[in-house]
Amino acid sequence: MVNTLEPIISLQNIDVTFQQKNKEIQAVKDVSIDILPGDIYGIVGYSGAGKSTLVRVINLLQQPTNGTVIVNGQTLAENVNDRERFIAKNDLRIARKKIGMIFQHFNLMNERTVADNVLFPLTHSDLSRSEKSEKVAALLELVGLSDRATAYPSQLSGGQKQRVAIARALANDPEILISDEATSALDPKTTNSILALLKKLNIELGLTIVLITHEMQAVKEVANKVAVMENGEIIERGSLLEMFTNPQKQLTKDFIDTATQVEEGLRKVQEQPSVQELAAPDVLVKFAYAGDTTDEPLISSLFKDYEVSANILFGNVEILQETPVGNLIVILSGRPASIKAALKSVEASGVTTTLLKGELV
Ligand SMILES: Nc1ncnc2c1ncn2[C@@H]1O[C@H](COP(=O)(O)OP(=O)(O)OP(=O)(O)O)[C@@H](O)[C@H]1O
Repeated sequence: MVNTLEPIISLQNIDVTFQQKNKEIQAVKDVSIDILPGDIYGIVGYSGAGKSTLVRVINLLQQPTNGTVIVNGQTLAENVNDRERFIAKNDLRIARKKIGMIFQHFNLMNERTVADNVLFPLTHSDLSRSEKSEKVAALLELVGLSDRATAYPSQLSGGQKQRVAIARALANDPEILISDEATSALDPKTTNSILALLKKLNIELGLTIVLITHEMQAVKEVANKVAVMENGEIIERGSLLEMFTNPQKQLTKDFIDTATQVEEGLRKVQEQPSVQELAAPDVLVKFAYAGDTTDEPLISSLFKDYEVSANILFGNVEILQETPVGNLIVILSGRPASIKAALKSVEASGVTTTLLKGELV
C-alpha cells in the first residue's frame, strides 16, 4: 500500500471512560490510530486491554468520552468547545452500513435460515426482491456456503456460522470490516480457513479489516500492521515485519514469542547440556532478522571476520508478508572482545540480537 493514501479510519486522542457507582474506568486512554485503505490492521492485547471498546468507537457503538472519529472522510465524533459532539442519528445509520462487523459468537438469528440471516441487513434497501436474492446468492458464493442457504445456524459448524456472519456483514458492501475476536471460538484449522477468507476479501474487494484478537498467531497470518494494547493504551505499533523482527516492549515480545516457535525452541534449548554448562566468555544469543539477510552468510561472517564460532541450537524461518523472517538461537564462542565486536556488526547489518544467557565481558 502507498503511504500517501488518506486514512479510511482516523481516531484521534480517543478517551473512553465508564462511570461505575463511585469509580471511573478508563477503558481507552488518549489513543490515536490511522488505518489506511486496504490495511489489515491487527490490534492485539490481553482481555480487558480495551480493544473491543476502542474498535466499537469506529462506528460509535461506543461513544468516546473525548476525541475525533473520522471514517471515510466523514467526521462521526469530535470535541467542540470542550464538549464531545456526534453526527446526527440518521447520518450515523447510513455511515454504519459501510462498516461491517463480526464477533466471536457470530450473533446469528437462530430461527432464520442462512440465506435469511444474510438478507436481513438488506430489509430496507432499495433493491428489488430478485436483486436481493441475487445479492444473497453472490455473498454465499463468496464465503463458500452456496450449498447451505436453506440450513439453520444450529445445523452449521462454528466456521460455517462465522462465514454466514461474514456474508451478512458484507451485505451492504462495506469498505471496512471490524473483526472482534472472530476466530477466538474456533479450532486452529477453522481459524486458518476464516483468516484465509478475510485475506481473500481484503485482496478481491479491497476491504479494509480491523482485526482485534488476543492471538498474535491470527495477526501473523493476515495483518500488514499491528498495534499492541495494554491498560487502554497502544504501547507499540508498526508493520508486521517491524513488530516481528524488532519488538521494543516486553508485552509485544511475549505476544510474538507465542506466534513463532521460538518460545518452544528456547525452552528445549535451555535444557541442553551445552547451555546449562555454558561458561564465560561464551554467550547464548538469539538473532532475529527479516528480508535478504540469511543465516548462512551471517554465521560464516562471524567466523571469517571475527573468529567467533556459532553453534546453532535452534533455527526457524517463516514467510511473513512475502518476506523471510528468521530466528536463530546460537552459542557464540571466541575471544571476549571478538564476540562483542561480532555482535555489534551483526546488529549493524539489521539483525536484532538478544542476549539470552551469559555476559559480554
Ligand atoms: N459498558 C461498560 N461499562 C463499564 N466498564 C466497561 C464497559 N465495557 C468495558 N468495560 C471495561 O473496560 C475495560 C476494557 O474492556 P474491553 O472489553 O474493551 O477490553 P478487551 O481488550 O476488548 O477485552 P475482552 O477481549 O475481554 O473484551 C475493562 O476493564 C472492562 O471491564
